[in-house]
Amino acid sequence: MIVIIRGPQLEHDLVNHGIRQSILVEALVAAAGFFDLSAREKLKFKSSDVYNPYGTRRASKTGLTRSSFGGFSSSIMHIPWTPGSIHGPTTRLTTVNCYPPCPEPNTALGLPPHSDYSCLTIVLQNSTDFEILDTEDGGNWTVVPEIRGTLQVHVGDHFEVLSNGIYKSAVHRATLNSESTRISIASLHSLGMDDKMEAAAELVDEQNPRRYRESSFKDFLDFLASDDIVDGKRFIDTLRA
Ligand SMILES: O=C(O)CCC(=O)C(=O)O
Ligand SMILES: [Fe+2]
Repeated sequence: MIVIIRGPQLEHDLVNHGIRQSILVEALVAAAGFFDLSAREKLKFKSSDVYNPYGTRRASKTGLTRSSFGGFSSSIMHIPWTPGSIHGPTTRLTTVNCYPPCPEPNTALGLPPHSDYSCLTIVLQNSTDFEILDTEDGGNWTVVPEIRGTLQVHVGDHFEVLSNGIYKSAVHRATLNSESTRISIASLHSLGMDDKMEAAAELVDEQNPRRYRESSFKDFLDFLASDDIVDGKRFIDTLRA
């Protein structure tokens, strides 16, 4: 897989990923099949453990309606950085999300605004309703289109830290629609669980001091266990130097 990020764009459509269309479709169908199980069956998997989560969220204050499950795996990440580079085993957190149709989509959200604590997040979705905040454009929400065969890539907090703030992590949210169930599979790619991410040394000097404290993915999970993204808190805000 090759991801080339040329400028601080909000989101990137990845087409050269090499994954067959039939596999992308099968992944979405399998995910939908899980959420179609009876509530009783799904309850067997219920877990609020941030390391192995499954749950349904219905918060009346924000009207959130999302069911999701997630799991960790490991892969190799290579980020050619100029100068310097990152290469090594990573943590990959995959969340599979289901947003049922909502009779009043304008009064509720699927997932509140947040940024991901990842280097890069790759999203596969079966419909639109995924929006990214365009801070340059007066804070407007931009809808990410669902384009057959593409994966969407956006920058996470880890990349903002690595670039010492040159790249900003994408604040995004999931909206709802009244017609159909939306399924998404988001893959958050980060360094190893205990590896500390910090700004690339080449990007730090007297004019550009280190803007963030170092932290690991595990530090983020500990934050998540005590602070809920529903409250609008961002882990990266706790890292600013
Ligand atoms: O449902 C989506 O497309 C977004 C999911 C997401 O932002 C996340 O799991 O962090
Ligand atoms: Fe996210």
